[in-house]
Amino acid sequence: MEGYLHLSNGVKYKGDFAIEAKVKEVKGEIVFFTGMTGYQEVLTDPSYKDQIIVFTYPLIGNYGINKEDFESKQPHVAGVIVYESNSEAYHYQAEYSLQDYLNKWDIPMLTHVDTRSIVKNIRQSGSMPAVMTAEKEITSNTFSLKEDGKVAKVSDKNFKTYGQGEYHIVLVDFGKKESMLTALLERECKVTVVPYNTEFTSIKSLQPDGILLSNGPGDPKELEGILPTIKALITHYPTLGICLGHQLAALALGAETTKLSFGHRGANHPVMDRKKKRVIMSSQNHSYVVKEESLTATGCEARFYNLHDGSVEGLSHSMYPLQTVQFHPEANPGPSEGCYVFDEFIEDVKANNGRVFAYA
Ligand SMILES: NC(=O)CC[C@H](N)C(=O)O
Repeated sequence: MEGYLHLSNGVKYKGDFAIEAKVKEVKGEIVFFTGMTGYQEVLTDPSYKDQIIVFTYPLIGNYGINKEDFESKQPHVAGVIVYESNSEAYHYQAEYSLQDYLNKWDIPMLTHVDTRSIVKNIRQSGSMPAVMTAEKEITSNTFSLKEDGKVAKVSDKNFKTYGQGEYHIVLVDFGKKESMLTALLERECKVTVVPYNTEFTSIKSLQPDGILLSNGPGDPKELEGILPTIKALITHYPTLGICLGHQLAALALGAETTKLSFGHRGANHPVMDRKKKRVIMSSQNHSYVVKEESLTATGCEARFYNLHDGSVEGLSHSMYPLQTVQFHPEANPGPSEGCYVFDEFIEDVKANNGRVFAYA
């Protein structure tokens, strides 16, 4: 059945709804992902909550959906746009085809759209509200989006402990990817996942050896209310912040964030590590960035930066055992060249030896 993608800048594309039974109207911010594979991880990464995702690789779905690669229990995107989708899955691990999986979760997919043209449009106008619908014409008020409150929707509601390792890490869940938990469990950690708005005193009573501030959807500035807790965590425990966690750590220490025009979403973003003097390829998914010029007086230094646009990709601190990255060291999808960030965090945890420091 015919379907349309309407962008809020007035441009419209005609395509076909892939799943006849699931023709429904959805709206969301439109963003694009450039990796050739990894659609399962992208669909289930909570940071994509309510976004419409354009996959730029022209054939998506050929290896289906398996049991191994989920980043959370369900897909979070509002809608999917591809050039061509494979209606069958060709892989020994495949449990569902992509179409059946999206069908199960009531997520529409539009196919046979010129994805190259959409991406050029997003690159010119920036990521913007979009509507996927069977309607050829829509009114402009259809584009109004409610973008706040996404973290509360995807964060775990209860405390839960995993593993029995030597180092106890509290993972503050803003919409974590499963791979972050796995990366810690593989490094001799016991991990307690706590809801995003857990108070400092409750975290302290868990007697953590270190803190992981997770990734998550939306604008970091929306979480202003929890910045004092983040600051308290950073000034008492070795801390690693990833993506949204990195942005929140920066805001808590007085830095500023801003929104990129069309963000970074893909599996081959080159990042320079100034400390190691080497370039790594990284997995990315973000729209917001920390402004480098706002770091003065925070004690933070931009250790990592993006070689495409020079934006800040991670911070270190002159005094606190704090490390943050904007990219995804846990990979999934994409290269794991940056996984040494986890090793460095564990080194900090070991060196601190369970001490609760309290910097003024
Ligand atoms: N993956 C993430 O944690 C994304 C962080 C934030 N929501 C952004 O878009 O920049």
